[in-house]
Amino acid sequence: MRILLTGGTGYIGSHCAVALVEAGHEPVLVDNFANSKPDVADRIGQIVGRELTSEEGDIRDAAFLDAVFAKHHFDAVIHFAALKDVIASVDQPLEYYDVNVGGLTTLLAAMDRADVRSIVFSSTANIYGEPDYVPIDEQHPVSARNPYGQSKLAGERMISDIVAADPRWRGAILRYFNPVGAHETGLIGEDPSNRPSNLMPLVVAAAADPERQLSIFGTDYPTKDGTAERDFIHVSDLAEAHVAALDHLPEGGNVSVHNVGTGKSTSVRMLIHTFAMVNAQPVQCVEKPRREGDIASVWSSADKAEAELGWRAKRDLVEMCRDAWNFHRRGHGG
Ligand SMILES: NC(=O)c1ccc[n+]([C@@H]2O[C@H](COP(=O)([O-])OP(=O)(O)OC[C@H]3O[C@@H](n4cnc5c(N)ncnc54)[C@H](O)[C@@H]3O)[C@@H](O)[C@H]2O)c1
Ligand SMILES: O=c1ccn([C@@H]2O[C@H](COP(=O)(O)OP(=O)(O)O[C@H]3O[C@H](CO)[C@H](O)[C@H](O)[C@H]3O)[C@@H](O)[C@H]2O)c(=O)[nH]1
Repeated sequence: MRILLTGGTGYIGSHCAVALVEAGHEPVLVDNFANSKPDVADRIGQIVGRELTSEEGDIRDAAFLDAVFAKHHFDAVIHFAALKDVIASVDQPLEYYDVNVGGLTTLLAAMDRADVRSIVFSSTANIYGEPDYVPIDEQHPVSARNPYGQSKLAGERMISDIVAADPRWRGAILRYFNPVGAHETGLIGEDPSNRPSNLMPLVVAAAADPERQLSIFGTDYPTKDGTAERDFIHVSDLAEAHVAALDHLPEGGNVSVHNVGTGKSTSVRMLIHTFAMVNAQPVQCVEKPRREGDIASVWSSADKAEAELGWRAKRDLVEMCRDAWNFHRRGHGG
């Protein structure tokens, strides 16, 4: 299939491009480089052994999208392009709604004009809020607590409404847990400067600079070691879930919803310890109070994705930590 990847040079989009080529699909990358660099397309090309098509432009630009759809004959769209910083979304809600909701509306309208009505949508476990129970399954109530989460929930609902109104549409919604790591070649990954508040990039930064201390936010959580627990998932596993979702798009007029996590929880301390052991790199830490708004413990039920998409995460915490550090050492990871 020929697939349009919006946000295709971003962190998850770039890994998805690799997974799609490996599965025999033909991705075309669209990005405005708001949070990525054009040379990512070349690095994806190095991994897969051939050049990829990349188009520079904004998903809010209808004329640009019409031109892209006219030039390539797509079978489906995987929509990654969005703004994703929760804290920034509280300060700049208009910008977040403009890109994440307005951009999606413009994209869906362009798809309709081009007769391309299959979409895979990047959603987030953020919309589950404070869990009522763990592991979180797809039936868990949703309650977005910030403009970023609201924008993703709005995206899910917009797609569901459009698909319900017209049986020519098909949608697959993927709710990601905590993506970390990088491609095993170290050629693509996530620039830590793009994710200033997330744990793994800060572990890498602390390992790279002995003068720097990593803050552990909260050591008094009701968890095994007192630190918070998350479902960290290797970005290459997450990428492969998109290939599975494409292969299992629901019948026309339907939307599928799947969590994309490992089904396992890992504590903050466990991640830091594993990183230090695997990479033989000390990480200086300092214990701090809980970070405001943080959840103690959250992880996914991975059963529905396995049963319906035939997908399950294959890579473990050791690989996540090894690949995150390897990306840094190769000189691409800050
Ligand atoms: N990384 C995470 O922790 C995480 C978790 C859950 C969901 N998500 C979602 O997954 C998707 C991909 O996330 P990511 O981590 O790869 O982020 P990213 O910022 O690395 O990638 C997004 C890409 O979209 C591009 N982009 C932004 N606005 C655009 C616009 N108006 N037009 C065209 N391109 C635009 C950016 O330049 C970037 O390359 C996002 O929708 C995000 O909300 C990410
Ligand atoms: O320097 C740090 C950074 C993080 N943490 C802890 O590590 C855990 C994971 O933090 P992340 O920021 O990596 O991930 P979160 O699950 O807290 O955040 C995720 O969920 C958020 C909403 O809750 C946003 O959606 C965010 O973008 C997404 O990565 C949290 O307990 C956090 O307090 C530290 O101890 N020290």
